Order: sequence, then C-alpha cells, then structure tokens
Amino acid sequence: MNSDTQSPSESVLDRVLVLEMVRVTEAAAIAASDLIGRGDEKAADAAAVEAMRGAFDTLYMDGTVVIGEGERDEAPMLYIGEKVGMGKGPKIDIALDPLEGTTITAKAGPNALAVLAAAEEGCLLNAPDVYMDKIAVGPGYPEDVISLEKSVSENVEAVAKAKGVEPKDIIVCVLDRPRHADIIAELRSLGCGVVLIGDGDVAGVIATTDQDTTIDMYMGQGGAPEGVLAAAALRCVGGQFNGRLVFRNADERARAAKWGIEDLDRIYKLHDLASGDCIFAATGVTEGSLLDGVKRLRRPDGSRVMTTESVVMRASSGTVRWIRGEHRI
Ligand SMILES: O=P(O)(O)OC[C@H]1O[C@](O)(COP(=O)(O)O)[C@@H](O)[C@@H]1O
Ligand SMILES: [Mn+2]
Repeated sequence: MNSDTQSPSESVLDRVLVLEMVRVTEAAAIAASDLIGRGDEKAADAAAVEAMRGAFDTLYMDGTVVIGEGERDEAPMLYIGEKVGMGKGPKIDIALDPLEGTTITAKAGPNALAVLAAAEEGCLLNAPDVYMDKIAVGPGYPEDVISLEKSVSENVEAVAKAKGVEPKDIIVCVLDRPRHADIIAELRSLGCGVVLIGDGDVAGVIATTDQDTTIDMYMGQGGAPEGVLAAAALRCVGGQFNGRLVFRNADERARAAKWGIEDLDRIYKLHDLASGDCIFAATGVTEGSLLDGVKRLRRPDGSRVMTTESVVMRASSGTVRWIRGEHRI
C-alpha cells in the first residue's frame, strides 16, 4: 500500500490507467443516455452496467470490484468480488456506480453520472449497501470544521466562522427525503439556503468543491457506496467528509459483520474511506453542475456524433483533467 507522500510514478495506478478509466465511464454514460427520459430506471441501469463491464476488459490491470452492483447472488454483472480488467498487471480495487442517478436518468433530471474510483488493493472501504450519514465541505477548511458528532447548527456555525460569514449565508445541499425533515428545519431556522436535490448525492457532495455551485456544505443520509465514491473525489480535489454507516435492522447489521465491520458507530473520515493513491473518474449522463450530459449532434457535414464530458482526477498528484469526447455514431 502506498502512502500519500509517494510520487505518482511509484504508484501502481499507472498514468496510462488514469486516462483509461475515462473510457470506462464514457462507455457507461453513452449506453445509459439512450434511456434518458424514457421512464425505465432498470433498463438505463442495465445498459450502463453492461457497457461498463465490457469497457473494463481492455484494461491492463488485475482489478477487483469492491463496491459494485450488489452481492454475487443479486447482481449478474459488476458484483462485489468480480474480477475486471485483463487479469494481468497492477492489483487494483474498484468502486463503481455505472449509473449514479437511475431515477434522474429515467426522468431526464440533472446530475446523473457514470462514476468509478480506483485505488491500490485494500485502500477503499468495502462498504455494505446500507445508508450512510454524511457531512461534507469543500477545500480550504481545517479537518475538524465538520463532525457528525456535532449538531447541524454547530457544524453550520463552524463553517460560517471559518468562511468569515454568518450562518444564514451558508448554503447546504440535502437530498429531498422525509427522513431529512429535522435537518432541513434546523437549517431553515438558521436562515441557511437549502438546495434540495431529488437524487444523486455523489454530485451533491462534489458540488461543495465547486465555487460556481455556491454550495458550501452537504448534509444527510444517502447510500454508503456513494459515500466512498464521493470521498475518493474529495481526496483528489480537497474537502472534508465524515460518514457513519446506518443500520436499520438486524439484516443490515449482519451485513456489517460479513464485511468485517466491528464498530457500527464509527465515524469515517476521508482517509478511512479512500486511502493511499486513488483515482476518481466520472462522465455526465444528464446535464449537471459537475459535467455536461451526453449529447447527440448533427454536424454541418451531415455526420452524427455523440459528445461526452468527463473528469478524471488523482489523489497523489492532485491533477484534475476535464475530457470532452466526440464519438461517431
Ligand atoms: O433514494 P434513497 O433510498 O434515499 O437513496 C439515496 C441514494 O440514491 C441516489 O440518490 C441514487 O442512486 P442510484 O441511482 O445509484 O440508485 C444516491 O445518490 C443516493 O446516495
Ligand atoms: Mn447510485
């Protein structure tokens, strides 16, 4: 396992592999884009999964899915433990969500993404598919500015103080769910701006890192796999994150045991979720704050193309690359 101080050249995450990861998210996004606005979440997800699975095969790596579409008996492809890549080369763990925002895609809403994170073996938390309490801020804050041990108000006040503004000036992104009624009420009592999103908290967390969104913080409960993916992104671009797994019943607690998680109340910070060197790659499926969606265009010469926008970033170097693709139909 590499430490964060090692230079990129020492990492098994070969430079070529960094760029190759974009092909994988592009393939998933293009496949899902056929189903944008078609009202069929399952078909959109299946198309993304199949395309992502195929794109992995060409990569020179010995990859293992550690966060995927589910356990072997519940997912036909990209299940946890599945080997991906050519089976030769560096041993790499992969966390993926071929279509993050299945409902968004079905309804042609904003911010659906094809995403993955890759890290050296053992560096990504093998999170069970349960919920996770999350809180995040973008770069430029001390690590302890946010904490799941503090109240909503205490967190907002700390971020406001560090930013040099009033709590009412803080803008917080929250998934629009009944379970978040208390969080939203507390934020409103402070006078905060609350950006309610229908789905897609990977994009919601990453929005805190982009000044153009004006979003300062992310709060609330979403999928634990999405928490690991978002943490990998923040490792690359900066920011702070706390996550705590939420177990709602005995079955979910049993899953934790199976995953070797002993302390059910543990608060995970960025490096607990994604350590060492890691890569985060995403391609927009629908238009969003982070990325453009897949577009089908007719060029003046009559040819038809699809355009994609992707981002790929790497923790050890901090390099962020934006990649626009033009794909002949
Ligand atoms: O819809 P729920 O059960 O509140 O779950 C929230 C999770 O679902 C999503 O909104 C969408 O995820 P999928 O499209 O991958 O199912 C995630 O971004 C979020 O973490
Ligand atoms: Mn998802």
